Amino acid sequence: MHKIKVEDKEFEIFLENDTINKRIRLLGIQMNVDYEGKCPLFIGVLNGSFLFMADLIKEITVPCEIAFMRVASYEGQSSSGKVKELIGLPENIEGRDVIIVEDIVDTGLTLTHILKTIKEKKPASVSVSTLLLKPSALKHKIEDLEYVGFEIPNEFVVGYGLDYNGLGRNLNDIYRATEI
Ligand SMILES: O=P(O)(O)OC[C@H]1O[C@H](OP(=O)(O)OP(=O)(O)O)[C@H](O)[C@@H]1O
Ligand code: HPA
Repeated sequence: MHKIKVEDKEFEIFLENDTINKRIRLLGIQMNVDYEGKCPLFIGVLNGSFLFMADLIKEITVPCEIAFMRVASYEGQSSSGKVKELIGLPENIEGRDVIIVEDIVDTGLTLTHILKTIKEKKPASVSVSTLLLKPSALKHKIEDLEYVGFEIPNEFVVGYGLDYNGLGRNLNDIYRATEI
């Protein structure tokens, strides 16, 4: 088993880049069908979503726009329970078909906050695309989760944009912690 160390923690290979990219291609096809004749606004949630957004957007063939926002709730491996908005929403949301792009939905706290602030700006529609979803970790009920790359167990993961204490975002594949 391919193992790596990020800071003080050991991780093992979980999802290889090829597997990730194949799944992203399928998500793109699904979005191209669903948004035919529209011009969706993709809003990436920084920092974690930057690689997913880059690979996903290359699969999109309908006209589209991209923006980013930045919130933070994690310290090390656990959610602080509070969402800090560090870069706010783009201005031009009213009447748009918005697709939120996340790397992971874990407790659902971050997304609940983002969905609330986006809906206040009266978009025509909102859907969510997340590369990873931990169904058994969800503490907030989330609707609008249309495009899920992989449902994964409640284990800490790193790589492909996801970090552990700021490290590991540059890894090409996704790894899971070998111990709690
Ligand atoms: O469902 P939740 O429990 O809220 O967790 C999901 C959020 O946690 C991570 O962000 P983080 O706050 O670590 O910021 P980052 O994207 O800069 O790593 C991730 O990118 C999601 O936005
Ligand atoms: O499992 C995770 N890994 C990295 N960042 C995260 N943010 C929420 N859950 C995770």
